[in-house]
Amino acid sequence: MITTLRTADGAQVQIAHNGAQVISWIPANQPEQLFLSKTSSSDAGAALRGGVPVIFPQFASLGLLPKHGFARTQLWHKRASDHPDRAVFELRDNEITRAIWPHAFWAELTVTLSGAELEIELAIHNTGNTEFSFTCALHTYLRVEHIEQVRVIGLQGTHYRDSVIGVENCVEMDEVLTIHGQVDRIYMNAPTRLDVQQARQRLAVFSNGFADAVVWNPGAELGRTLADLEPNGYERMLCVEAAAIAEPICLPIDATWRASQRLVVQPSARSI
Ligand SMILES: O=P(O)(O)OC[C@H]1O[C@H](O)[C@H](O)[C@@H](O)[C@@H]1O
Repeated sequence: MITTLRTADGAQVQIAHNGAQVISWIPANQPEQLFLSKTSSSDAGAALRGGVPVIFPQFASLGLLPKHGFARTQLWHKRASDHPDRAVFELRDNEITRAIWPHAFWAELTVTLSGAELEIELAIHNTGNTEFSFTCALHTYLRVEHIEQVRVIGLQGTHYRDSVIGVENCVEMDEVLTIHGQVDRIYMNAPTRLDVQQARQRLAVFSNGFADAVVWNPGAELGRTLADLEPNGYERMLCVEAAAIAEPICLPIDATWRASQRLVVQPSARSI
């Protein structure tokens, strides 16, 4: 099932209830901003390759749980919203989640749309009687014209883990990051604003409450091995993810954690 929100000025966002996964975002008078692979798996229990998968309670294989946890493959429940430009989804622990991760929780994903902006907020609440910790991410697949022409600005001086070669504590030297081949990095304590520049637009990626940022592109070789990535799909996508990985979030009983990612598009290279 898919929920579509539209604003009066023509912006549109689509969210699949499976995974509470945003799968399309078309700002007012702008082209589609999110990548969604044409060969995504439609199998029940599989996440779509693209949009914004919600990663919880474990990022990647950095822990004992299945890769990227379970939130992206669970069916979320859409709540009634008091705002036409906002959709709210929730997921509570159930038999499947407890078999993987023995904690009682409630997760809420709020998607808010306005003319040139999309905001996605993830909230996690501990409803159990022991504290727990988790890692998580909004695994945003940006759609790009061509990966080799994309410029990511804002990471210079930030420490990162290079997950391709498994090396910790690298430092980003470049003022402008360009992508050539496989890139898989966790930038720790990343700036709250990154800019993704292309010939015809600039996208500002703001994060609030997520300490880390992940930049991922599989490159040609790994891309070919991903059955659900369309041929040469790596050329048309770049993941810029808002994440909490390096310092897992520790949530006491009855506490709530919230963090968000906000995307703002501008047609030219003007600053926002
Ligand atoms: O193929 P998936 O399970 O969706 O994971 C896709 C990618 O997600 C993140 O960006 C990780 O940093 C990558 O290491 C991983 O390959």
